[in-house]
Amino acid sequence: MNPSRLSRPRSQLKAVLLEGIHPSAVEALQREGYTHIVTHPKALAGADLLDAVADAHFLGIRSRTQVTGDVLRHAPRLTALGCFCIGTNQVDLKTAMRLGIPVFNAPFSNTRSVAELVLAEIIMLLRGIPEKNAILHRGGWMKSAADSYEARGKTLGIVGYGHIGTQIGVLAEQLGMNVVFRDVEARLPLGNAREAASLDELLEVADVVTLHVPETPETMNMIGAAQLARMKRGSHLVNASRGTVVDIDALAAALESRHLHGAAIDVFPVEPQGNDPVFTSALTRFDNVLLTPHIGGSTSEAQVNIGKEVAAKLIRYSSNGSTTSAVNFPEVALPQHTGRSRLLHIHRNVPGVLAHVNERLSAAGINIAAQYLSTNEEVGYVVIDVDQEGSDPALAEMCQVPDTIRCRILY
Ligand SMILES: NC(=O)C1=CN([C@@H]2O[C@H](COP(=O)(O)OP(=O)(O)OC[C@H]3O[C@@H](n4cnc5c(N)ncnc54)[C@H](O)[C@@H]3O)[C@@H](O)[C@H]2O)C=CC1
Ligand SMILES: O=C(O)C(=O)COP(=O)(O)O
Repeated sequence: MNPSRLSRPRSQLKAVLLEGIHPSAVEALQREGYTHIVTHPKALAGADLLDAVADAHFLGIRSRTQVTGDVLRHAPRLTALGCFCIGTNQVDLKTAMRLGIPVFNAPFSNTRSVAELVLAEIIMLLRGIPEKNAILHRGGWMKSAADSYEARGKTLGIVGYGHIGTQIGVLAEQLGMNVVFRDVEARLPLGNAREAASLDELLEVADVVTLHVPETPETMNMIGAAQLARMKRGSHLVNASRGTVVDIDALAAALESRHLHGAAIDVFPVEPQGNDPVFTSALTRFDNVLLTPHIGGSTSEAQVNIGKEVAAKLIRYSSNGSTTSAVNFPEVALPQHTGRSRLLHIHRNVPGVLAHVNERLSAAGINIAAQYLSTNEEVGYVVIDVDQEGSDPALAEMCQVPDTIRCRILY
């Protein structure tokens, strides 16, 4: 590896920000001297994405850009990847780790936005507003109290009781709803919320079921025909998590038979990408389904904060080496290195690498002022502070160590 490829002054490091990431990210990067920034309003895919990452040191995406192993292997200079959102399922995190690329996200900044949208949808669905609205747009006048209910006293079932699910539970209780939840982890019930004994029990008691789980192999189609059949007749389903969590054809069948009285769906198994904006779904034919184009987290407040938060994480890693809150990487929180040079060494976690690094530096007469190490089962991350005059020879030595994935010097 040629170490100089990864060791550049900030102004020469290129950041590529896709999917209309908020300008707050650009401002934060520029303030810290990262002035070489290319932005794009949409997601990229295929050859366009490969072109965009070919010489990028930082890549910023939201939920749409699919960063596969192949894309990562086409990005030899990529130093860190920022997901300016919560979900990281669109990234091949393991390959990124193996290539020495930490991935950061914004785990909290848009959660309130999703919670507010879902709360509004629960009220709209219980009143049958989507259908009444659609009929009125066509000149009809559906003034009726049939199948129209207050939220007060109804039961909300929350599947995935994490940052979003818990906030929805608290807000729903303010409306007088009873809250039951289900999670794979033990979670502290907030307010009067109650943990259901099983997903089946939750589905059987809830008037509205709302999903807030991540996309994982376990959550794939977790709401299919069998689960929909368990839901109460006349109940509603809300999904603002990931499109793969619900079997859309099964949902369409449950709506067709009027077993479910409505649904609000923000995320879809296939969402239009980049230059392919045509949306099709088996759900578009139902007046009683609220469809939104994956905008659960799309508020000004959330996007400003996400821009700042993820940019700060990229800057911190690039300028200081800290990997705190990386989702795929050994975490190290580092102090400032004023007056010293800091070297980063990412390696495969096999026995003897650290000893080898230290032996080489010692043999070259380079004094180590401070050293920090964190590992996971596959990758080790060593950060070494040396006196400034020793930095170039130290980098050259470290890059020779077998099982090195990346090494670079911070400016
Ligand atoms: N529609 C939109 O614009 C947005 C969608 N999201 C989606 O919402 C998801 C949830 O977000 P947060 O609440 O912030 O995440 P979180 O990580 O705080 O909570 C997720 C919860 O789901 C639980 N869980 C995981 N697998 C489960 C399973 N098989 N069964 C039951 N529970 C399970 C976890 O233990 C955790 O408590 C994100 O992963 C993302 O995919 C997030 C933000 C915006
Ligand atoms: O934060 C998330 O996981 C989301 O789904 C929001 O995605 P977006 O930034 O709106 O593409």
